[in-house]
Amino acid sequence: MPGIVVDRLCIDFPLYHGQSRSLKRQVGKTLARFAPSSPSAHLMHDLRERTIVSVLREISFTLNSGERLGLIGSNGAGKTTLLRALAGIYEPVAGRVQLDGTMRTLLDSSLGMNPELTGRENIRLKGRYEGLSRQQIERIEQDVQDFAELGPYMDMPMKVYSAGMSVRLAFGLATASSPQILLMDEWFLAGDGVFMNKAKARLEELVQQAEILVLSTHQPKIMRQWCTRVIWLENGHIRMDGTPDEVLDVYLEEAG
Ligand SMILES: Nc1ncnc2c1ncn2[C@@H]1O[C@H](COP(=O)(O)OP(=O)(O)OP(=O)(O)O)[C@@H](O)[C@H]1O
Repeated sequence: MPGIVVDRLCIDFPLYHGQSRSLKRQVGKTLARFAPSSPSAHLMHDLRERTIVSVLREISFTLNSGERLGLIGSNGAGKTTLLRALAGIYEPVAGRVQLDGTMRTLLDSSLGMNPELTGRENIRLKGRYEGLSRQQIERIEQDVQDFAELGPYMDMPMKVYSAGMSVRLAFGLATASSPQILLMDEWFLAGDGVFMNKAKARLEELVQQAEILVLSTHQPKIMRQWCTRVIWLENGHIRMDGTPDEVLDVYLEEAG
């Protein structure tokens, strides 16, 4: 059974900056005028006197099959960092993350594509990397080709694609097969127009098929529609964890 366990997870980033100590002093001075929970609380020194941004602190939760979690919080609260930690992109400085099940991420538009290769070659490479059979790769190739509607560009290097073309291909590929665990950032809900309507329909299908969803978005409507649970992050802590209605009602009231 797929599942996610996050246990006292902490994520820090060292600030590699020649002036990082004076940077901290400067930022601290500026932000001290704002609320005590302002982001200045994130900045601290480690044992070697380097400035550290402490982004996630002691985050714990468990997700079981069937749970669809929405992450909400103001800019800089730590939502993307948490998604990246779940995806294994960031290593915890303390605590642990355990994921059981096949996982796919829809976190940024590039999705690890090689610009020197054609769209088709990128699809094949990714398929082989994921250990798929030839038939599976051929099926995905056809599916992406139909979805992205790139015509002859499918066989041209991606470096000659327009930004929109790259998005079509990357999105089509990322949503071509359904994982047990789907990690998704708001970026994939942005945009409008004909392509986005088509993309949303495809995304909805994928979300319905995934056994566990973790979605970061600033759109409460989407959250109430897609999620069974919401975690509100505030300055790297869990402020509230409950049903979408419970959390969003308080969150939206506070946001004014
Ligand atoms: N690589 C990094 N190095 C230093 N600080 C970082 C790094 N990545 C993120 N941060 C900091 O971590 C904090 C949380 O960032 P994160 O992107 O997770 O927030 P978020 O909740 O997703 O925000 P938003 O809603 O604006 O996307 C921010 O203060 C950000 O500046």
